[in-house]
Amino acid sequence: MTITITAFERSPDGGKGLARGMRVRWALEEVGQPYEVRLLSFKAMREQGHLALQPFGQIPTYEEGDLVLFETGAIIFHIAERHAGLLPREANARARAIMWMFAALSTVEPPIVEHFVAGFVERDKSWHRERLEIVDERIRKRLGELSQRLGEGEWLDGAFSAGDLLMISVLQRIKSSGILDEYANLAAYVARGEARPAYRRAFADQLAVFKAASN
Ligand SMILES: N[C@@H](CCC(=O)N[C@@H](CSCc1ccc([N+](=O)[O-])cc1)C(=O)NCC(=O)O)C(=O)O
Repeated sequence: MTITITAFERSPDGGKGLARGMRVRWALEEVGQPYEVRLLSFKAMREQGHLALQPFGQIPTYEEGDLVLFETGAIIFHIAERHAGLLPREANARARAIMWMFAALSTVEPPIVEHFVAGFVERDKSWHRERLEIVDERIRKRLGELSQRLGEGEWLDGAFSAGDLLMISVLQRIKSSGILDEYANLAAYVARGEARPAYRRAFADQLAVFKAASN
């Protein structure tokens, strides 16, 4: 059955692959599953047709036959459950890879999202700089702990998994701030993920969408 995901018609990240649809593209490329993309404008994301799929008016969504999913982590877990390549078969290793999926989204990503919220909607507040410094220290705490745990490891726990896909995607968003480069092993970890053929195919496809929308 055809897999259809939704993505930004014109991503605000300028084709840098930082929006969450890229994570689903990457996962589908890792497991070798073809997919269609329904591109949505911000207006379309607020219309009933999309809200019926995604009550919060966001992307990505995932449709396959009569299954409709939203929430990037759940979509990637579904893909990893149905197709080999993103979760180990051995039960304990699989459980640890799923643990890292949650760690990426629930422990490492929140302060990084806060950094961008501060940058987008709080820039004109008198306390903006002070709050951003507090948020950035929270990011550094988590990245320091992750850096310590990863050490010289290639991936977080044995073979590349959906946990690495999500963790690398989360870390990519903080690259532009310069904070990621304070942790050499994490910067190298992200670069390893970006060098994967599946990542490069997904990145090229989302960049082509942005370029087409910009013409
Ligand atoms: N928890 C949901 C969150 C989905 C989500 O945040 N979607 C965003 C796009 S990815 C988040 C994002 C947006 C932009 C950039 N960027 O760099 O420009 C990066 C990431 C969205 O639809 N936003 C529109 C809206 O909320 O109205 C999930 O993980 O699927």
